[in-house]
Amino acid sequence: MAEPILSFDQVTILQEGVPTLQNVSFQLNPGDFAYLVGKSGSGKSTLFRAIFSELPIEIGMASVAGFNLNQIQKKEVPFLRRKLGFVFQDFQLLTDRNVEKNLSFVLEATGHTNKAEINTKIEEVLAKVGMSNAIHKKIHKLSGGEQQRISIARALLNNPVLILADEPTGHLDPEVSKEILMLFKELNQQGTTLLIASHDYSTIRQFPGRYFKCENNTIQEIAGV
Ligand SMILES: Nc1ncnc2c1ncn2[C@@H]1O[C@H](COP(=O)(O)OP(=O)(O)OP(=O)(O)O)[C@@H](O)[C@H]1O
Repeated sequence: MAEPILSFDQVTILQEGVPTLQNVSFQLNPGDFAYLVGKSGSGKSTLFRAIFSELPIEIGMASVAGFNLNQIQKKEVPFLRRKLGFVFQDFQLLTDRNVEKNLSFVLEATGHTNKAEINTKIEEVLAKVGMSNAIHKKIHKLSGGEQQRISIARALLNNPVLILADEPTGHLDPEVSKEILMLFKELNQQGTTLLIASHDYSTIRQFPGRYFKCENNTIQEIAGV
């Protein structure tokens, strides 16, 4: 069996000295398609912040993408984050720039300088999300669903070992939400591992995966939602 991409073993996460999540133990394996569900305030964002090392792990053992979160140095954190892809509810794109600029910006910020390579990479990720024709369009001219596709393309740029999506359909109507989940499934079938925080149960039920529930200050794997 391949090494897990994420492994939490009896982890407690403190925020301002108060345990927000306690005794969390779970693993994600390469190729998993996993959901994180739970009410607002149950700790989904807290878990994500721990995964990308914004919150320290002081109790229990945790590793993500080959980094030991108990011992990670501040200077290593950007390298951990480069192995992760992030997708947000509100897309977090540069709305007054075009698609190409939104994507080249990320590659340039992570040390890519070869223009031909940058272009190839951009074409590749846009093809994956079905948005090749939008390369020169300004973000604010795109629909919500199209903007979310661009944000997924951005998340794919550095070939992440894990995509973390935080309420990715929160601002989308049911039909478009379904299309976004369908895209996630396709990417998963091509080998991408995903952890999707969502309370959009009617959509996620149509695209089954593993389910982890945040409840009572901890996280448990459940059979379905
Ligand atoms: N900076 C902080 N300091 C102390 N407690 C915090 C902090 N941020 C969040 N919390 C608490 O941690 C708990 C979990 O919050 P979290 O934001 O992780 O929930 P969530 O499931 O992501 O909710 P939502 O879906 O509304 O974002 C809440 O009780 C919240 O009040």
